[in-house]
Amino acid sequence: MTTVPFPAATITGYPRIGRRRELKKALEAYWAGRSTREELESAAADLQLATYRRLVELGLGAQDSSLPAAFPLYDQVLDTTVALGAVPSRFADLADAEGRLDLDASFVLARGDAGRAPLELTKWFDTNYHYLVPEIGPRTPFRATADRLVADVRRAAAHGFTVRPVLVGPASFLLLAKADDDAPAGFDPLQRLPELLPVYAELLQELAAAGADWVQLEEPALVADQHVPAEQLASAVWDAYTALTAVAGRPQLFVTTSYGSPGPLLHPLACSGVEALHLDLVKGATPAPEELEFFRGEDSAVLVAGAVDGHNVWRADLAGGLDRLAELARGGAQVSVASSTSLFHVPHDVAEETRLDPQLRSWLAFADQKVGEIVTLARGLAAGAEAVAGQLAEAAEARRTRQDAAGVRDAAVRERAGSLTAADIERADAAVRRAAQEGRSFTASGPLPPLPTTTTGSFPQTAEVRAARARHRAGALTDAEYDAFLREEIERVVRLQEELGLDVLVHGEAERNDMVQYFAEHLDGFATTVHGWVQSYGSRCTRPSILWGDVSRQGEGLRGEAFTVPWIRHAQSLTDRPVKGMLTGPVTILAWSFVRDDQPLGETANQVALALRDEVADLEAAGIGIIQVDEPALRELLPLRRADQPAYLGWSVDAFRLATSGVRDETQIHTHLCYSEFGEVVGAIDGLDADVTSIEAARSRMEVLTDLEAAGFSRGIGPGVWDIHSPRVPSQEEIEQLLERALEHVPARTLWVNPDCGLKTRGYEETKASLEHLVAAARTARERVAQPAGRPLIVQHGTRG
Ligand code: MET
Ligand SMILES: [Zn+2]
Repeated sequence: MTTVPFPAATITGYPRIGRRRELKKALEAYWAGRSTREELESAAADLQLATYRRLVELGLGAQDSSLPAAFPLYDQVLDTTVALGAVPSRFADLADAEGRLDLDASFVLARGDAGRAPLELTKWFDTNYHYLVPEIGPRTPFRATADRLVADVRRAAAHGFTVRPVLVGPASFLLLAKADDDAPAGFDPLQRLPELLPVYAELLQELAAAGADWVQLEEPALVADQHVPAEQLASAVWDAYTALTAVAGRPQLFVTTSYGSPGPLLHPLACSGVEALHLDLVKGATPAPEELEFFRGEDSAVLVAGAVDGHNVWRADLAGGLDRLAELARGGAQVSVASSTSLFHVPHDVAEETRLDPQLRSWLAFADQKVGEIVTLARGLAAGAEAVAGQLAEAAEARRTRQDAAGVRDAAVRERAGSLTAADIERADAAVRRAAQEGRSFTASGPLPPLPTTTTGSFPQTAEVRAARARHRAGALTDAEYDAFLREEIERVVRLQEELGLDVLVHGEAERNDMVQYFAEHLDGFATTVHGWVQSYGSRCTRPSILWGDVSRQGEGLRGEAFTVPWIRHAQSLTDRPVKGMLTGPVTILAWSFVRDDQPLGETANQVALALRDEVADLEAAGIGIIQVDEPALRELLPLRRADQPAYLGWSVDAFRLATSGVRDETQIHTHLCYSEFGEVVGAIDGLDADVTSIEAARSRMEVLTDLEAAGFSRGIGPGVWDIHSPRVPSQEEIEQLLERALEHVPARTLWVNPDCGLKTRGYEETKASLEHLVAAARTARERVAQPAGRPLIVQHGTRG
């Protein structure tokens, strides 16, 4: 084994999509058949080399293994699946004679093909990135497939860079996997750990032979509570890493643990013989003095301190960070400096954001600035604070101006948020509300029929809608022209819904580019970027807004001005049927933005909730009787450790209630959560106290209703009956069956009929056909439940049954 020291400064990963989303464009051109595989490969290789050059320019070493070679074309977990040859049984035909998947085959795993659904996408820890879930069974083959990793190392070397290949580590790989379809009940992928280790060993040897001095194994799953007890995990980790460190001819091993603390697993990780161990000092704890013991002494692992936040956009407190690092070094550890997580959660470069307020810009650090901070900290650690005095002072000055800047703290907003009482998050008893709502004529068209039909909000965002928005942004459409365009679009969508016979209509959300960014653009305290794209999954990117100051609606006074009301009022003016008001909830706004780091999230959530409460009140005053507040990200921010979850669920549920509790009993509050694994959050969903909740359920064929029933959920529920994630049109019969299943668990008086999620990404053709079937199926189901033998129904029949 070579013994090249671990670099003093490094990052655990960097944005891979490209400063101008070059990778996205190259991938999508290839998938659309507009470019060849060679063109895709060469675009990807160019990006790798451009990244290395940039990182060296920013101060990382070209030849000291500080450059991570982490360039998945689609997803890092997929790349590890491919490198391990862990081909799921349903994709077995794609493997070549040696059992390997080539690039095209890996895209089939990622995107599916005519006869096969892709691997499941699931969120990556508490972030908005989604990875492809490996499918492992008792017989899933494992076979080292190092060619792409080796090619990356060689290509870099040919240009003068000694890079550090990156793989998901063996424990995390199996913990992130799910049981293959063929696996017997009770099978746990973790059982395959012993068989996986020789494959890792082979990959490591091939990488060492190709010239890699260090290899990075990512073990983020070890910072989350798992389905197996910690002691069992500790011995699995110990066995795995003592086995890998015993491999002859291997590179040195660097294990990372981003997104939290490894807790009891720190000991087996640090003492297994790996040469360097990364700790997330932002989300996780600084090691206690007795834990520092593991890093003392000649042969101990280097402590790679993840001191710079890879998951948020604020400039670091460099002086404070340097003190903490020096303390660790004084404790006897050999310390290197790194990011807390891969930098792919943040955009490339603040310098690109020339339209951002310069003061706000001076407070921010995107990936390139963060590399600079890491390099500064490493120099300070090696040469003393004086050596970097200029940078420390500059960082301190930015933090000081941020603290005192206008808008960061708004006395009136704070006073309002500070004087909230329990009454502000309470509505009347759900049964009282239901009685008030059932007796109500929501509009001139009379009360709602049983099993009312509705959608979750957005209608197809056609090329025309997107073009009009782009032209308005570019100044080619005046405000008045754009406004007129949107009003016509709303009218079209309303007429369509009337023709289809839907009961509760929506305005269609054509004015919203994105369900969070639109709100950020209308609230004080937020800024939006031009190039701030981050990968969400595959080639898909989002551009999170930056929540930097105290939040209230824009406009005069503390309450500011309503911004969704004009659109929804316009829609309501066109029809006798009720139009549902549509808002994005406080937790989702936080989850999909970069949030301020200078106060607890719960406080920020309450400010956003108060602004939404104002909007809800204005909708109600405008005669809107049904208001939906979407919280699709409620589960996303759930802490990785069970012990931390109750506190999170407490403030997040309260924020939703704060936004929605200011209305009269007869105003019906809906919420929408677009997923179906409720497990840990089922109690919270009840706690939201919404009158009606729509959820995803079509793919799982209403399975989720069993959980809700078991939890005693008795409010209105709209389990999705149309899986909107593909262009497939569900038949009327199929929807009838789903509704029949739903009625086995849910009384007719609380059941709603709706799709799984918004229709934004769908085309009109499939939307019309699917909604026709949905309405027809609801009518059939309605007739069935109206039979005298059926359940008692208080609700009168609508006129359009
Ligand atoms: C990701 S949840 C989407 C909810 C939103 N109201 C829509 O229908 O588009
Ligand atoms: Zn949704």
